[in-house]
Amino acid sequence: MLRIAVPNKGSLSETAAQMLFEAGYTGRRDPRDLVVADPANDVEFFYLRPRDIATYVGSGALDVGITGRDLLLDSHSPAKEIANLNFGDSTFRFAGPAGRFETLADLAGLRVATSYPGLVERFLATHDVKVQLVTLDGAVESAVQLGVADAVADVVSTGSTLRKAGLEIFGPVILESTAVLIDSGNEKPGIATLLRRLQGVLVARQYVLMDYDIPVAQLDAACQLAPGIESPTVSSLHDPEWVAVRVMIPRKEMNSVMDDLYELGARAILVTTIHNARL
Ligand SMILES: Nc1ncnc2c1ncn2[C@@H]1O[C@H](COP(=O)(O)OP(=O)(O)OP(=O)(O)O)[C@@H](O)[C@H]1O
Ligand SMILES: O=P(O)(O)OC[C@H]1O[C@H](OP(=O)(O)OP(=O)(O)O)[C@H](O)[C@@H]1O
Ligand SMILES: [Mg+2]
Repeated sequence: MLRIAVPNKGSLSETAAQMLFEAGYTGRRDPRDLVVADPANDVEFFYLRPRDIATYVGSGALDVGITGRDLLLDSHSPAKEIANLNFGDSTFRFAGPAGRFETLADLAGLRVATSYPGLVERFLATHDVKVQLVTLDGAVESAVQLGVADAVADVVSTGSTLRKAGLEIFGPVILESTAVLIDSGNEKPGIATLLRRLQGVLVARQYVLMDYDIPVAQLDAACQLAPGIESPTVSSLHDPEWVAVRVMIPRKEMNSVMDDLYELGARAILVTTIHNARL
C-alpha cells in the first residue's frame, strides 16, 4: 500500500482533500480521523500537520505527501519535490515598520521574528547577512509591535495581515511557494499513478474544452489563435465551406479566446468543463 501524508488542518488542507477526492480517492468522513485506508486504490492516508509532513516523508516512514514548498525547505528534510500542485500560492518576505528598512543589509545585527527559521537562516547565510532570529509559532506580525523583534520574515498572501500590523515588505523575495507533492526519493509502485491522477485533476482545473464552427478559409488563423495542447480536432460539417473545431483552452483565457474567435468569424462557440484528463 502507498502511504500518503495529507495536511490535516490549515490553508492547504481543504484543497488537498478536494484534489484527492477528484482524483478518485476516499477522503476522511470525520475531520478528526488521523488515518484512512483506501483499499480499493491500494493507498493509506495519514492526516498530519503540514509542517511535519516533510519529516515523515524524508525519513521514509511515509512514501509521499502534500505540503508547502516553504515548509519542505524549512524542514531540512531530504524529501524531494516531485510536482507543483498549483494551489496554496504564497510568497515568503521580510517586512518591517513602514519606511524603516530599504535593503536586506539594513537587517544586520537586528532581531527577525519568524516561524520558518530554517528557511530564513539559509537565505540569510547565502546573502551573508547576520541577524538574531526570534522563532515564534505564528502571528509573527505582532512581534514588532510587542517589541520582541525589529522585523519579521513570514508568509504573505494578500498582504492584509502585514498592513494591519503597520508593516511593509522590503528586500528580495525569499521564496515563491506553492503546494507540492514530495517523496522520499525511493522508487515506489503507485507513486506514478497518484501523480498521473493528480495531474489529471490539475488539467481539469486549468483547462476547458471549446467547440466552435468556422469557415474553412479562417481555420488556420483560428488554430494559430487557439492551438490547444497537441493540435485542435477538426471535423467536417454538412456545409463544405465550414468545419467544426474542438480544442483545449486555458480556463483563464477562455473569454478573450471566445472574443477573438468570434471576431474571426467563428460561431456556435461552446465551452465545456473538463472533469478529468490523462494527457
Ligand atoms: N494565507 C496563507 N496563510 C498561511 N499559509 C498559507 C497561506 N496561503 C498559502 N499558505 C501556505 O500554507 C502552508 C502553511 O500551512 P499551515 O497549515 O502550516 O499554516 P496555516 O494555514 O497558517 O495554519 P495554522 O497557522 O492555523 O496552523 C505554507 O506552505 C504556506 O505557504
Ligand atoms: O497576506 P495575508 O493574506 O494576510 O496572509 C498571510 C498571513 O496568514 C497567515 O497567518 P495565519 O492566519 O495562518 O496565522 P499564523 O500566523 O498564526 O499562522 C500567515 O502566517 C500570515 O500571517
Ligand atoms: Mg498560519
